[in-house]
Amino acid sequence: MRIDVITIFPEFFDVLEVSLLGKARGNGLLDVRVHNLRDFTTDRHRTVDDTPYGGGAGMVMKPEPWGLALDAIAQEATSEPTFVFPSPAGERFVQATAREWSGLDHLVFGCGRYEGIDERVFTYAASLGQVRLASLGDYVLNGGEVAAMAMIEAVGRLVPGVVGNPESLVEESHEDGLLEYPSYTKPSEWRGLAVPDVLLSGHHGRVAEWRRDQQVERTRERRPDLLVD
Ligand SMILES: Nc1cc(-c2cccs2)n[nH]1
Repeated sequence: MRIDVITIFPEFFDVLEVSLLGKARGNGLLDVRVHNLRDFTTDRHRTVDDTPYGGGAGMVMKPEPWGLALDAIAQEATSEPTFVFPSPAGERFVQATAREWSGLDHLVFGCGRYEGIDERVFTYAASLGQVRLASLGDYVLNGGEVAAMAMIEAVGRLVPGVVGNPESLVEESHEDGLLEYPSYTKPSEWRGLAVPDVLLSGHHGRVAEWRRDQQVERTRERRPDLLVD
């Protein structure tokens, strides 16, 4: 999978060099390219924003640099990209979204700052590929970079071969619509706290039943919204 990121803070994504995704980049599973939006400006001050038409506080990101950045990426794309713009006004990004996107060939993340990006950028992007405005949750960040990083990690780890043991991707929170069960490891007793006996029983059927019960109980307690049909 190829992933492009357009941002005015390219160094923010240096962290993708390390960790799991760094290894996936090294072995060619993920091709991540970060672009500085200011490299697509044409004025001496490398201006990326201006005051909003219609008035109001804050600044809006100018369309021209975005247009040049999107064109540069689209021109060298080998398949139709999906453009993702993190936004508090976007569709909810959930595990199903991550799974859907992990099957795509080319994702381009456009990270907005300030009060947002000129709306015509999204219209123009739609002439180059699929466009998705995606929200991490109902809260406002200062920019799209944190959201893009989270989405890149959630999607990247699902790309076949990125995670060593694909089995570990199955029993995760939200994969089966429920929160994951509690986990324990040695020692069997720690600071007076014991591991549930069933997990020491060696009875796989009972362990599976206990884990499922824990998932349902935790989901009912913490995320009843996930249980409605
Ligand atoms: N979920 C979410 C996304 C965002 C932003 C994206 C770009 C600027 S602010 N805030 N909250």
